[in-house]
Amino acid sequence: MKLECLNCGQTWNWQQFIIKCPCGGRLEIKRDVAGLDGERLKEIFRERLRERMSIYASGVWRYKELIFPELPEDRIVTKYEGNTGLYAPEPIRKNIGIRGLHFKAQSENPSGSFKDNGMTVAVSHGRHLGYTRFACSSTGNTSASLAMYAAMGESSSFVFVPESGISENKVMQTLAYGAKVIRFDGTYDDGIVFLEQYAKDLGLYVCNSINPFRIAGQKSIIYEAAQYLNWELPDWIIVPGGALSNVTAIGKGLEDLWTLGMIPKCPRIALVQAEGASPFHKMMAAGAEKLRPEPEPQTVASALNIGNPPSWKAARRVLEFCRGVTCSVTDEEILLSKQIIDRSGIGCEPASAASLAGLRKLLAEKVIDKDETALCILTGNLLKDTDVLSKMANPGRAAYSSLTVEEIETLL
Ligand SMILES: Cc1ncc(COP(=O)(O)O)c(C=O)c1O
Ligand SMILES: N[C@@H](CCOP(=O)(O)O)C(=O)O
Repeated sequence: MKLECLNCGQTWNWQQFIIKCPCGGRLEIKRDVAGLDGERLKEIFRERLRERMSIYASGVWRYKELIFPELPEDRIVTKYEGNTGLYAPEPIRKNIGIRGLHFKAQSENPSGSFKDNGMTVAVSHGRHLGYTRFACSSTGNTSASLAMYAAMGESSSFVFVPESGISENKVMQTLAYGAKVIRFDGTYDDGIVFLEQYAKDLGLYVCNSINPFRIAGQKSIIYEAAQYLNWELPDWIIVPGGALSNVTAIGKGLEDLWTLGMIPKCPRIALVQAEGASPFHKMMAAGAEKLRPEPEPQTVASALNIGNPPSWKAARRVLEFCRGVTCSVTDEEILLSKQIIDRSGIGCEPASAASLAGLRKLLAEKVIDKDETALCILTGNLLKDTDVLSKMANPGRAAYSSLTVEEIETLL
């Protein structure tokens, strides 16, 4: 395994932490999986599904050979992340009129979002290198996940969180795990710029998705979905996008499975952004060469409030590999889809619902055919954003003094 600059191609070994190439390019993990035996790996992964307490009970480290084989087992900080539900809600499938539909609920991770799949790998790598101070810029999920793993690894965490436009529940969760939270006037993107500039001097190991070990861990989301589906994935994987780490990771994961002959057919990816924070979709739709950052991203799906997605180049490459498409959806479409997912009993935070909203749109536009099958990635838990829940809720109320059976009946 080595780290390679996406821009100039310079390489480094993995035993050091470099946040950005001196040329300004992002780093990517390069690893040739072609020498591995896909069929043998399937057997190993099947065996490990029976594990309960070892690191292989984790739905990330079960796939260690494809993620970070070099890391010694005793350096791993895990909360048995992954192992999340795969659901096929029939009422939603019928309602949107598609042949097959699954949801992969990364919202069921220990800190409540897909970030845990990547964070266990980044924090383990950082600790292996001897770091004890971990940092990130965050709209709240990355920070909560980082704070949880840093605490599990007996280390400290420092997180930069925008003053407004995010869910306070996530900040409370981050604080509860013991992180030092620094609020600032700006966006997630400003926090990234700060960390790129000062993290090294401050001795901080950065756990944002500009760290390629985060991406490596998030590949497990698609490995696990494939394993649960007996290595036959649906035609489409639908992914909400902000910083574009997840779409990059899922694309790379698909590339691994395809290269190793572990899946008979490589699915296509549909990347869905919120309309008010959709610089990547705009670039792709215009066929433009470069991404033009959105200085004031604005969406009800606060986790997607990102105007300058760090992984856009890597995301474009994986979309090319799997013939991906992009689209954007409005806040209203996101909230309607959230209501559908919540009422199915699965539940999710607004950003996750962008996946179903995107699927509905792409079906209406006939980009996706109703005879095809799809898997929507649900990225965050329903309880992550109770402000949005309060706005959507319409609770029946009765005064305690008049709590009679007759009155309750009128509320049913
Ligand atoms: C719940 C949730 N969904 C989706 C996203 C978007 O994922 P990405 O930034 O990897 O594109 C994020 C955060 O980034 C998130 O917290
Ligand atoms: N929604 C994210 C923002 C992107 O963070 P990153 O981990 O991809 O850098 C958050 O929860 O902060």
